Amino acid sequence: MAPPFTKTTFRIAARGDAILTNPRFNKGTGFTEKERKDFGLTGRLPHRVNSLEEQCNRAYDQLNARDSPLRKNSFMQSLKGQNWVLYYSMLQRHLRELMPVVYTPTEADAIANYSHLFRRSEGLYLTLADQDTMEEDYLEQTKGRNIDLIVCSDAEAILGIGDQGVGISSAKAVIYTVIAGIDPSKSLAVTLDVGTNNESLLNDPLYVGWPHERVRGEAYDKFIDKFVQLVRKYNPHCLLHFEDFGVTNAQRLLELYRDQHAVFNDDVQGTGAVTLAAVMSGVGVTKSTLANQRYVIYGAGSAGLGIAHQLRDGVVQIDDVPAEQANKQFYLIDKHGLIKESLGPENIRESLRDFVRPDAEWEDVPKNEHGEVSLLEVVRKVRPTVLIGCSTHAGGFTEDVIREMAKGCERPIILPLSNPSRLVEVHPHLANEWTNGKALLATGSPFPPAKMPNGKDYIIAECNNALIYPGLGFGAVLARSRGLTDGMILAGTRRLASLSPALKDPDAALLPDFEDAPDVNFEVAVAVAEQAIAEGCADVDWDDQQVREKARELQWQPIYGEYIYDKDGEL
Ligand SMILES: NC(=O)C1=CN([C@@H]2O[C@H](COP(=O)(O)OP(=O)(O)OC[C@H]3O[C@@H](n4cnc5c(N)ncnc54)[C@H](O)[C@@H]3O)[C@@H](O)[C@H]2O)C=CC1
Ligand SMILES: CC(=O)C(=O)O
Ligand SMILES: [Mg+2]
Repeated sequence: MAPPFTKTTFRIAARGDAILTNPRFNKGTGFTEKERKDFGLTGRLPHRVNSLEEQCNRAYDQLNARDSPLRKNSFMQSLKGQNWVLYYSMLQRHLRELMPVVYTPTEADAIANYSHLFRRSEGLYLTLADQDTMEEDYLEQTKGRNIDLIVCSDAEAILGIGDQGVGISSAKAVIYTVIAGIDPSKSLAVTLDVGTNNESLLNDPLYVGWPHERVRGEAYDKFIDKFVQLVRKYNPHCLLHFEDFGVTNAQRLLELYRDQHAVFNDDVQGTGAVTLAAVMSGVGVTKSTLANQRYVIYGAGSAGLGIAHQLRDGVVQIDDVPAEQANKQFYLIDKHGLIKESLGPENIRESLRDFVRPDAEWEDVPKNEHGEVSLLEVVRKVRPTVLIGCSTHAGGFTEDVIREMAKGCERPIILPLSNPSRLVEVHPHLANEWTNGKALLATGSPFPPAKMPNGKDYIIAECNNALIYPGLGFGAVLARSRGLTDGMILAGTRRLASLSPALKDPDAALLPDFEDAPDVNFEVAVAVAEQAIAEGCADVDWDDQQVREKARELQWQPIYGEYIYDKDGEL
């Protein structure tokens, strides 16, 4: 289902180097003879006019001359700075191959080396030390632009690699474009630099961020609020996406701003949504229900919390179970052990309250070195049917844990979601081996297929929020929704789950392949927009057919438009 390629005409005022150095409009050797004449480019380009296909072939050869994923990532980054159509066209043509290059796992290394790989700036950098000029800086980047989407990050919890000072917003914005078709000229990546506690960055003379300890408390809140209020004032219709904020801020900021603006926290809500879809697919295979599972979630940070809430809400809304009863199906474990009453209110965040286990339940169970109940003991006692990892603890799902789990259920659903790949709680091949091919598996980063006992390949689905957040966001943008409500997220999640290959073949992957992510996210976006309209929070009033048509119309495609020189045109 490729969207129709709509050719666009642009009226452009820039000539010569001004158009060649603008990645939005640059076509390089793709400028036609007429355009070369009209825009003063004849002497600035070699003779031959190339098609986009030829340019992609050349760029692909150049990419493959780079011998490591990180060098490939740098190449793609540089391509993005030169020519958006070529960059996104490359991604579109080689999506499965290039996702791990521009996203997890390689993007983790790129971010960790950001200051050393830095070549050119991207998006908007707002630094706490310079907040007096925040409004001017914001307007400088956004004035006259129709912004649909802002992705911001304070880089405190980048993937599983922690505090990186500056970071991930632009990579996440790229995925919105390549998977959902958000026009890159209508999205903005924002770095919110509030300092860093990463000693190696602070001691690095080449560190490009603000070399100051991470600011917290009131000063942090004021800075974030100043930014959010600017977004509300100047771009009231845009979706504001929060990425990789630390655990003390992620959920808190989401709650704070949810009623004021269309905000979305990807690590909490996006991860919750894609995980619910994977579990729905898993219970489809086992011919069970969400209500009949026992869930163990290892890592009670932003992702763990989002997953617990989304799964619980799934049990409540899909299987019609009262919330109090559904809460009892969940066991959350953090770095010291099971979250239970005796940890005390000072150690249990308010948002985890629903899932605190009573101490009495665990009196007879052996305790670990912290005096708490370990994952293995929880698995022994609870016999979970679903085990989810979002702990950043590489190898946390040991052979004992996996074998113990497999004793308790026929087809355990095991989702080790920590990123990048090296932090995975269990390598999916090992989980497959230790369960004799019975485990239903999905991971946060891509892994090669495992072998089933019958010799067939078992495709390890990628349960990464990138499989759903582009569609959730595009749906909200499409409907010009005042919010991204729980109902909209659930509608998108159910649509994603309904497209799972495992529903047709129990030996197939739990989630659609990333190769199919554009089509899948189109469907997610349609479901989200329909729900926004049904809930009355959309600014449009379309029937279902119109939603589909409008979605197609709004999708940006990486193709060259026709350029007409106009001294009153763009730039
Ligand atoms: N697959 C996906 O779509 C996503 C995956 N993630 C991954 O999940 C991981 C966590 O991310 P966030 O929740 O944002 O980070 P976070 O820092 O908010 O949460 C991590 C939690 O794990 C706990 N933890 C640390 N060591 C542990 C151990 N040994 N045992 C149990 N718990 C332990 C921490 O105390 C913390 O509460 C990261 O690796 C991240 O890449 C996060 C979001 C989406
Ligand atoms: C995928 C993602 O959002 C994370 O690992 O943080
Ligand atoms: Mg994240």
